[in-house]
Amino acid sequence: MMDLKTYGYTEVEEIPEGLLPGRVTELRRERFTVVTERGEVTAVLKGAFYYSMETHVDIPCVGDFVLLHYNESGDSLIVKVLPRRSKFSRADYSGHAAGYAKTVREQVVATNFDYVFILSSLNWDFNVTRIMRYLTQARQSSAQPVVILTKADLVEDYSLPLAEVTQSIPNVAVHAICSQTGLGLNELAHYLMPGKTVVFLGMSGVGKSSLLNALMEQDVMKVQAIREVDSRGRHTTTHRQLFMLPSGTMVIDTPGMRELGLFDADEGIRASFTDVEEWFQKCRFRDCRHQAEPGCAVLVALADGSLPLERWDQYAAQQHENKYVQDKTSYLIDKRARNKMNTMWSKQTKKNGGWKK
Ligand SMILES: Nc1nc2c(ncn2[C@@H]2O[C@H](COP(=O)(O)OP(=O)(O)OP(=O)(O)O)[C@@H](O)[C@H]2O)c(=O)[nH]1
Ligand SMILES: [Zn+2]
Repeated sequence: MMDLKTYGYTEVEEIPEGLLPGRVTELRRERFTVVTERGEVTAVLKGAFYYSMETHVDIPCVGDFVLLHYNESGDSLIVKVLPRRSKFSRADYSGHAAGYAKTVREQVVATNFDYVFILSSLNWDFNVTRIMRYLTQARQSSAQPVVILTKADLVEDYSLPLAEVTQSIPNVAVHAICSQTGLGLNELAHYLMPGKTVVFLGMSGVGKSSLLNALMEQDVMKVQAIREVDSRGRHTTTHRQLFMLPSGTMVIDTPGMRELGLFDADEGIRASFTDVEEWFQKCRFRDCRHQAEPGCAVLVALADGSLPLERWDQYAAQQHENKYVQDKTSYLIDKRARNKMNTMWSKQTKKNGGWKK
């Protein structure tokens, strides 16, 4: 029997008689792959899940610990999602009419990870503000952020950018690596402990797959496409989303993680910029916009240098980004609704034999 602790499971509540705990490693449409003490099983959601939920928040996702009714000869039945110790969400635009723009659903894409590796490449488009934006998201997830500067082989001297990042985010560990030569990978051993789970955040092309392959000591991205014979003898194409490294550490890599935008980042921004927001309480007006208002504490602090201009700029950039994402969200929802209307129109028109001239 496999011990689920190797998958990071810690018993948080007593398991009711007849139920088996497991961890979701893969999600495809409505079907889940779950590792349990009795091995890997496929599972579906108990019907009650669909009726009792208004949001997608409680639908299990990759990384979740769940309780299921084990079924030897077919799909097991997931009856409960256990409490999550960390999570990443993104906005889900599906199923909304224009009038409901404010109720964009939160879709959880990964859970129960210990570290967020924020990847940023050293050679290309190196940008501290972007790293800080990801840091905001990482802090919101409740896991510990670690900054990883990739492709160290492509720059002559990475000590400068390394110092720049370290200075901007004093309490976060920063490492420079190269997935191809293995440089710096030993520094990551500290995080890659058995039973721990890691997620990677970063722009497309920064080297997430390359790092995963290097840590797996094989090309999982290729391995993924190989056809395997499953326990019941049918051929399936495996498409894993939770990888077990040789070190016993797990890496979650879901499509959702790759598309992650800011979702309700207000809270995360607050956590990253308490030093900036502290000044707001000292402004004379409660609705001060910190632009030209009399008695604005921010302007005074900027003028005498107690609030560094750089820091203020970073704050403003993140607020701007967050607002942009929110605006974009309502734009996209409007667009979806418009498209739907258009489709309905054209169907109707076809049914009526086209427009009469
Ligand atoms: N020189 C060098 N190239 C690297 C390194 N890591 C990744 N690359 C290259 O960068 C490109 C992108 O790497 P990927 O690992 O596919 O990046 P990714 O973040 O997974 O990208 P997406 O799948 O689009 O999210 C590839 O051509 C890699 O060979 C590195 O350490 N050094
Ligand atoms: Zn002010």
